[in-house]
Amino acid sequence: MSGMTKPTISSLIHKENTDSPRISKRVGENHGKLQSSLSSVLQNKDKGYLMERLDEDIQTINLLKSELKKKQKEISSKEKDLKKLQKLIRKREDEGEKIVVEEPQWMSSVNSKLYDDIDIKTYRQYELAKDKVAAFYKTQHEKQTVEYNIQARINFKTKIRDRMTIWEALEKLNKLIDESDPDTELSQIDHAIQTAEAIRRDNKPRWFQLVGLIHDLGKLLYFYDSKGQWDVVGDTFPVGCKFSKKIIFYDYFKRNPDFKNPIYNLKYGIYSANCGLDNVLISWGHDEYFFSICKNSSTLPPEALAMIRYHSCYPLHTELEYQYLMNDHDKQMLKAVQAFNPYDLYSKTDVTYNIEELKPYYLELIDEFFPSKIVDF
Ligand SMILES: O[C@H]1[C@H](O)[C@@H](O)[C@H](O)[C@@H](O)[C@H]1O
Ligand SMILES: [Fe+2]
Repeated sequence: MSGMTKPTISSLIHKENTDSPRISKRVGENHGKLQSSLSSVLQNKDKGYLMERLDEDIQTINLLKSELKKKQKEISSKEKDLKKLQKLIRKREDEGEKIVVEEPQWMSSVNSKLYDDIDIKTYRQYELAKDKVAAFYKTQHEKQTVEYNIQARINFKTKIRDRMTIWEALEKLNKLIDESDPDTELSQIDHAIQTAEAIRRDNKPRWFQLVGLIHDLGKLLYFYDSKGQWDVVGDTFPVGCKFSKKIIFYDYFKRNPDFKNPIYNLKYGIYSANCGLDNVLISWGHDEYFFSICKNSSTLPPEALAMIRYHSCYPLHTELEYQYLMNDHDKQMLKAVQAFNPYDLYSKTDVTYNIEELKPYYLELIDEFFPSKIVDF
């Protein structure tokens, strides 16, 4: 310690004065370094942040891309479904059109020989008909009431009137001349054969030919429970609802007790919209009676049964009235009835046939559809 001298204040001030530029230089140097390293730190921090953002954005883009792909896939599968559906609809439409266009051959009247030698304008001319025709409808329209129709159906169901073959029934019917018919004075067997032969000549199915032969067999009712011809023959019509003005001799309904009935006189009367003809009382007569017999005893198809049941209902099949009571099945069956009607009506000419000659053909035909041969009438 002896060698060391204690610095004096003045020496210290001197030292200070001589050191200070160096120190301040060094401080300056360090400050610069610090600044550049700080800015580089800051720069790096920005970069990191930006990189992070970039990374996040890339991830979002990738997510969106994969969602887009998913949606595109969904769209293309939906497009495929739509195409399939459109194809199906087109196919169904084509089929639908075919159904409308393609009616069974037996329904078509193309090339029918029926109209060859007749003038259709001369048929059903009621204004020119004999007095007995008008007298018939006067009674029929007065007496066909709802009450009578219910009773007639009960009577029918509660007994069997006769048992015989179809051919025997045709022979029995031969004695009847129909008072309601303005178009023929021939016997019923002649009319039966005329109708059947006209259908046969047009190459219609065998069941159709048989309908021609038997459709009026219900007129046998005249020999059993009838009250006259008025509840056997003539055009038929619904009872229990408003009578259509298109029914022949409409004015005679004014004498019918149902005419002023507050319910029977309504459009729907005791029925409801499209309730189906099975639920409608059509005036009692040979149609309804023989339909019930054929339903029980024959193997005839529904179209044949409809032809028998409604062939006299001109308000339905020719005037197209009462459509609002019919269901879809009735409308389908109506086409069959309409196909039959011209054979029934326009075969009424003066041409008669040799019945004995034709008998074997028709006996075979009857056996085909009435398997038990003896029928309950
Ligand atoms: O089906 C017919 C038709 O309704 C005639 O108009 C009638 O007079 C006959 O009696 C009947 O069998
Ligand atoms: Fe008839």
